Amino acid sequence: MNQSKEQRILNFVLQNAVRGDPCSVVDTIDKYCSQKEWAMNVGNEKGKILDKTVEEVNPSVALELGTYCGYSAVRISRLLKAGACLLTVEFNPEFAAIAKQMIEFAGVQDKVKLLEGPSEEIIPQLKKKYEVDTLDFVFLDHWKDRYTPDTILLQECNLLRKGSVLLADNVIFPGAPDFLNYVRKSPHFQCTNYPSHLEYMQVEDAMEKAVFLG
Ligand SMILES: O=C(NC/C=C/[C@H]1O[C@@H](n2cnc(C(F)(F)F)c2)[C@H](O)[C@@H]1O)c1cc([N+](=O)[O-])cc(O)c1O
Ligand SMILES: [Mg+2]
Repeated sequence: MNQSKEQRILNFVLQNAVRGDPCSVVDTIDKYCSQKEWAMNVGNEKGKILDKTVEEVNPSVALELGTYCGYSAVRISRLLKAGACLLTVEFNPEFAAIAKQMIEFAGVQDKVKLLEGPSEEIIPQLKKKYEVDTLDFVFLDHWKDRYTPDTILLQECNLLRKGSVLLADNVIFPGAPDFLNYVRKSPHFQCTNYPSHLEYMQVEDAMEKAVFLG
C-alpha cells in the first residue's frame, strides 16, 4: 500500500527536523512542499501574516478549523503564552493521525488540543465539553464553503466576544467569496484584507481579518 503525500511530509519532518523545535518543523515542511510536493499548508509568506496576527491578539484560547498536517497548529502554538491553548479541528482521520504525530514531534502537544470531527458537530460542544468560554482568535483554513456557516455557528453558540479576531486563509485562491461578502457586509465585523500569494506558488491569494464587534 503506497504512502500518502501527507505521510511522506511527516516522514521528511521526522528525518530532517529537530525534535522539540517548532520552527524547524515549520521550515522543514516548507522545504519539502516547495521543493518536492506541493501541499495546502498556509506556508511561510501567509504564515508571517498569521504570526503577526497571533502576536497582536496574544490569545488565551484559539481555535483552528482545518488542521490538515498540523503546519499552522505548530506555527500558531509556538507563539502562545504559558497556559494558553489552541483547539484545532480536523475532519479526516488520516490527516488527524499525521497532525497528531507532527504536533508531538514539534513538542507543542501541551498547548494544542486536536479535535476530530465535523465543525458543525464540534463547535456546539466547545463550551460544555471543552470548557471554552469565548474564543480570542479563530483561524479558518478548512473547506472554503464552510467559512460562512461556521462563522454564523460561532456567533449562534456565543463563542465570540467583542474583539474576537477571525483570520481566514485563501479568500482569493481557491476563494471564499460568500465569506468575504458576509463579513464585509455585516455590521458585526470590522474587516481588513492582507494580499499575499498562494503557498509555494506565484498565484495571488489573500487573508482576511474580521474582528467581531459584539
Ligand atoms: O482546499 C483547501 N483547504 C481545505 C482544507 C481542508 C482541510 O480541513 C479539514 N477539515 C474539514 N472540515 C474541518 C472542520 F474543522 F470543519 F471540521 C476540517 C479537511 O479534512 C482538510 O484537512 C485549500 C486549497 C488550496 N489550493 O490551492 O487548492 C490552498 C489552500 O491553502 C487550502 O487551504
Ligand atoms: Mg489554506
